[in-house]
Amino acid sequence: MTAASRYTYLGPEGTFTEAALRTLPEAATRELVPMISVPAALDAVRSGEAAGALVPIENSVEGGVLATVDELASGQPLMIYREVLLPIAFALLVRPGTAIESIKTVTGHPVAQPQVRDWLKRFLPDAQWESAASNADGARLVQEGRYDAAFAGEFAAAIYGLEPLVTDIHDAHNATTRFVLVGRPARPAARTGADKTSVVLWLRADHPGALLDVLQEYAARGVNLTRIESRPTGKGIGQYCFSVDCEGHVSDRRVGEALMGLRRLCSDVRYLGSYPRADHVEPAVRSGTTDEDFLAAADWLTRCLDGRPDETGRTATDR
Ligand SMILES: O=C(O)C(=O)Cc1ccccc1
Repeated sequence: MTAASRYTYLGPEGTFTEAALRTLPEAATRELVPMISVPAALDAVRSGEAAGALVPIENSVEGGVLATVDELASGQPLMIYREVLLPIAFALLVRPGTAIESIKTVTGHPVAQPQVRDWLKRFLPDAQWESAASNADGARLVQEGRYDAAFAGEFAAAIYGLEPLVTDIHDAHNATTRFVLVGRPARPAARTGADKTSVVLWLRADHPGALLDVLQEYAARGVNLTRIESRPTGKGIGQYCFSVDCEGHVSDRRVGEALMGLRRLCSDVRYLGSYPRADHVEPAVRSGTTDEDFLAAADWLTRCLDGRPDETGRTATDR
């Protein structure tokens, strides 16, 4: 297979990321290549060795997966084309024959730890936690004898010759992780009517109400946010950028106008793409913010300039 048909993912084999990737129909015709880290998976796309990469970006317990959020905000630009939601339940994987009383060390991806914290406190209060590069990597390290147990998907047990000692572990009910399929910049995914748009924003200068200014651009156009994260820019204490997801597609007028407002307001805006929502939820579009409303307003302005503002003030919603 060629680079054009290759997708990388946070590996090694047996991660939740791989399970999420395999839910995409196109994965069946791709060469799926596990990588050791999120930056490695994304760099393979940047260098042209792969056409896409699936990486975790957010979970319902702790919010953003910062390695991914930061990686998309820096370096050679990339874009998101798809998202995948996967309900997450962990299994405690051990070498065959291990008794729970003998477990002294446990491992897993750092994002897994807050999802099993209560369980650990209750059943393995004295076990020491060490982070692994991914949940499957933790399973691999247990196979090698480096740790006694790993939190991973139950499906990873067979791959690493382990057995699931306990299954269905999740502190929070309905714990879900969101993954994104990332590629090199090109035209955004087609609008479906149930889409999301992601950007990274750098403010011109820190000032009172800077975040309010950003929010205002969305709020004034009736655009709902689904995630907002402030991340240090690395340029000094107190210097932050914002990583923001909102409902809607860049081709929806209200979203396009909000992005133009942000472009005027901010020193830099990185457009990370518009893509179909995995849950297919369509936005509730507030009256006065439909495409027709924006077009009618632009039309009215043209008529004002032409000296014939005959339908002044009436929007498509009013008619
Ligand atoms: O994909 C994996 O297995 C990972 O290590 C990332 C992760 C961590 C926690 C929940 C879902 C995905």
